[in-house]
Amino acid sequence: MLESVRHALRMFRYSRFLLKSVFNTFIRPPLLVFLISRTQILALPSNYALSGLVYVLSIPFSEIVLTVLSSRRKSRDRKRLGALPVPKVRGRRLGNIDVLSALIAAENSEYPGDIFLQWAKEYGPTFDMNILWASQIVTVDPENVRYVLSTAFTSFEKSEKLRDMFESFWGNGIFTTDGETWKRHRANARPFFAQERLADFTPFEKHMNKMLDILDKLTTDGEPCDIQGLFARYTLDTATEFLFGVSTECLDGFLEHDPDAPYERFMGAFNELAALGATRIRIGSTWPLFELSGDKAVKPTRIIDAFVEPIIRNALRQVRDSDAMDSNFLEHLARVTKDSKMVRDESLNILFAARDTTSSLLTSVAYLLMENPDVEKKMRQEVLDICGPDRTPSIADIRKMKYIEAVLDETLRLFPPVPYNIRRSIDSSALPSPMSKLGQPLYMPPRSSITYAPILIHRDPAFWGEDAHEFRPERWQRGSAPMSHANACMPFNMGPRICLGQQLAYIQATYVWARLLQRHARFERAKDAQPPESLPPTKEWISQGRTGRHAFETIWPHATVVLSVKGGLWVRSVPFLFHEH
Ligand code: HEM
Repeated sequence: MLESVRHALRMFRYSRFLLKSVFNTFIRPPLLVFLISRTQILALPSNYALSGLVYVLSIPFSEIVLTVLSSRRKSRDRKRLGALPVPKVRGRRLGNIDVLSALIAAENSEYPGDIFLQWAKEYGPTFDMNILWASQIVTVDPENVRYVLSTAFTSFEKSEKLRDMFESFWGNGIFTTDGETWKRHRANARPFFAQERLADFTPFEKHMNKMLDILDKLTTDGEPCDIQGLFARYTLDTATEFLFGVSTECLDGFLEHDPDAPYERFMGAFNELAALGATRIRIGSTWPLFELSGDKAVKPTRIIDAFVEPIIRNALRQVRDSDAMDSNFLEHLARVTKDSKMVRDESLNILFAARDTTSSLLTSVAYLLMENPDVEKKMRQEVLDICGPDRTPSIADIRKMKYIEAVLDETLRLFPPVPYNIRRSIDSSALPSPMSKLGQPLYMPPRSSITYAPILIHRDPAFWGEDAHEFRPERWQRGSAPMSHANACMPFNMGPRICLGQQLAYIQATYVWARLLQRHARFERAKDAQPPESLPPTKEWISQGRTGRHAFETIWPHATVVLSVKGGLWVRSVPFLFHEH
């Protein structure tokens, strides 16, 4: 009961966006007609049907007047800034509804980014989807991305809208807040990512050994394995160990699935919330309309809280005064604040930022190594040269593994775990837009969204050369940047909100792949186990003249908030016997 009241209040609070637009669009104009008709300025026809018609027509009339006024205001503002309008996508239906439908359909049926690429070709690298007459700008121009994330950082934000989509489960932490609150979160979290801590592999070791044992068993039995699912469990176990000092131990359920085990419930809830976040982002401001029967986050959030709350209470009770390095993020936060809600939100925000991204990187490396066995061989050779077939790599070893670093750079380029991102403008401004052929900056209206697409910028031959779509780690080894534009690579974002876990992600991915390659000679695709509907429609793409990776991609990448492989990545591994080397 209490929960329902809380939910209704929360929905009402969020729905103020919706309520305001419903009031302004459908209620305000007839209300004005009514009030004016009470004065003697306007006399309504005495016929009920005709006066009813006046009330109804006041709605589109007011929309037209407001749109004209707003467009004049923006036009004056645009001229003041010396900018041109962003080219608009010309849909065939009123309000570009068909553009919205195409966008939603593309998520499940197209290669990621194709639809944006098509519009970028037609309208230029920065264009406006103009859905329901609201500016929704998209850019594949790295100079504009730099402007939004760095140069004009304070004119753009994640925004109240994004927070409201996530607040009921991730709360308010570093990932969702803006302004001074975000600065405080960042200042609190940053010291924890110091170099010394990253040198300690204790949180990974136990889970890595478990993962190796699982693979050994599957290899002996000749069984296939969804390595994406395996990495998802490993990264949840290590991230919870690293953040809370207590692991979810999800790997325990990889071989013998017990749906009632606490770790399965935690992982299920976590995955449900990640998917819900992606859906809410896709639906946009109207998401509460799709959850009228109840906030879908409540149940999974309860499961997550049942796991983290006792751990947080314990951490806050046992704050240590010594200067010894904190062994996990909770210990670190507990020294900074006694506010348990803040500790909960902050640690869950970081868990959310860390887990799926790292798992996506590990999975994409697996895929690209299976497609490029020569690279896999070189990578193994580097590991064997530096630490042999048995020794666990130290941080010093990892820093020497330059070829693996190049493999990670190249993987993050082709398959950035965060393929698209979005910001909202606070004020109007002029996007520099050097790639646009219009020769002048483009007008960024206030309170509008701008989406940028690292996955497309990272594969653009204009910055990476004719072989932009090929996997060539060597391009990172030349000793100079492999791209012609300094900002054409942004897997970890850029500017003041650059990823805090970047170093940790590189270290962890190197460590995992070094250990896997010490034990396994080869990973091979288990296409017999891959769900048929998850295979890419390559022939169709070729017949449609699509260029890029379409012709040779053997997985179907799926881009929501984080990039993944449709249907999992099914593999079999061949053990590595050192004496055979
Ligand atoms: C391959 C792995 C990873 C990738 C590609 C990645 C990428 C990103 C990106 C693109 C953002 C910017 C999001 C935005 O502002 O919209 C971000 C933010 C962030 N990441 Fe990562 N991340 C990775 C791993 C990690 C890990 C392992 C951690 C921590 C343990 C982490 C912690 C964070 C935090 C705290 C932020 C928020 C920074 C802020 O807003 O100030 N990330 N990451």
